[in-house]
Amino acid sequence: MRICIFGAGAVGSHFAVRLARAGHEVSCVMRGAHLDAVKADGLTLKVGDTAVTARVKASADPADLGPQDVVISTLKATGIDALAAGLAPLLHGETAIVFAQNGIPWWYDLGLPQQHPAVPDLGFLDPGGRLRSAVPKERIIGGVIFSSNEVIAPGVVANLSPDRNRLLIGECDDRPSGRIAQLRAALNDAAIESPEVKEIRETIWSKLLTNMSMSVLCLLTGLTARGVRDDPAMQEVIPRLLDEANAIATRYIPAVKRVTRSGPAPDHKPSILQDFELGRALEIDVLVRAPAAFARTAGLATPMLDLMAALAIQKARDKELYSG
Ligand SMILES: NC(=O)C1=CN([C@@H]2O[C@H](COP(=O)(O)OP(=O)(O)OC[C@H]3O[C@@H](n4cnc5c(N)ncnc54)[C@H](OP(=O)(O)O)[C@@H]3O)[C@@H](O)[C@H]2O)C=CC1
Ligand SMILES: CC(C)(CO)C(=O)C(=O)O
Repeated sequence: MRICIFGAGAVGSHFAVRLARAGHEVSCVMRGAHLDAVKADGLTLKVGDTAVTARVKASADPADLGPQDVVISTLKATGIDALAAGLAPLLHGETAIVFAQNGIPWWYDLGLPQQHPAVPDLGFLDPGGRLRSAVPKERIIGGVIFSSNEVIAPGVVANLSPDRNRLLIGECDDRPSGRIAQLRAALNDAAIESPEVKEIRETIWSKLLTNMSMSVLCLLTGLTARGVRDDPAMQEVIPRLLDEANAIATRYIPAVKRVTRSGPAPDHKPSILQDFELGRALEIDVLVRAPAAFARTAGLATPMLDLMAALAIQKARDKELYSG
């Protein structure tokens, strides 16, 4: 397949190497020193002590890459606008676009199944409606990532979760489709697990439960997930946060499953904390503001999450990493 990874940073570079090594024609939209290094030396994936390199076509300009069978956006939600601007040259009549990201995606209300309760106005996730204009509903595939990665040097990505690398995908209206079956098979063959998904919004919320509670706590404390979990002062806080998050999710998707991990929590910093430390815009809208909007629409009181949201927003604004 011709697969373009749009915004190949931490997650996208990892997926690009695996898909290229599985034989797909992979290209990457990337920029800066990372792009220069990939052009010179290829894209390297490190897992523990092993490193593998793939040669991929890479450019900051999508027009250099040509039409694709699938575009996988691994842009941060804060930079998703770049996709609206750069998408056209990557498309042919059947090109599908996977939006792989954390949090509530901009397209959440498109293809909404009948049984799903009414959702809040999510216009703030797509200011000016640019994505809505650029991406017809028929092209949209939802994507949820379970995989921890970090770009550790230009051209080099480290995968920090060797036992858990997943990209779950589903049509925005949950219909079974040939293209989902084909892409899922390609991902599985490339050692990116992609089990079947019945309701893409169930998968979105089940991942979001962790991000809107644990990741935000990590942001506020500066600790890794393990640091937060092992802190005696947090023992009573974490279950209460998760209960509030779960109350929102189950109001919209009654069958939502909490993702529970066995063993110790991962000892690395979630991407929102990495972003804060690196002075990059924070995904506050999709991880904090959108779930709060769902809570208000459902008439739910979520005092712990509200306090965390206020503190996270203040922290982000202080460093000029959030302007919403
Ligand atoms: N990192 C992780 O382990 C995990 C991340 N996620 C989620 O996955 C999504 C992607 O995260 P992550 O991979 O960490 O993000 P990154 O910031 O590492 O990757 C996005 C990449 O896109 C590049 N980019 C942005 N705009 C453009 C543009 N106009 N042209 C070319 N390149 C561009 C960025 O470059 P630049 O750096 O120059 O801005 C960056 O390299 C997020 O929603 C995140 O929450 C989910 C699970 C784990
Ligand atoms: C769950 C977690 C923390 C995995 O790394 C994540 O989604 C992130 O880093 O944003």
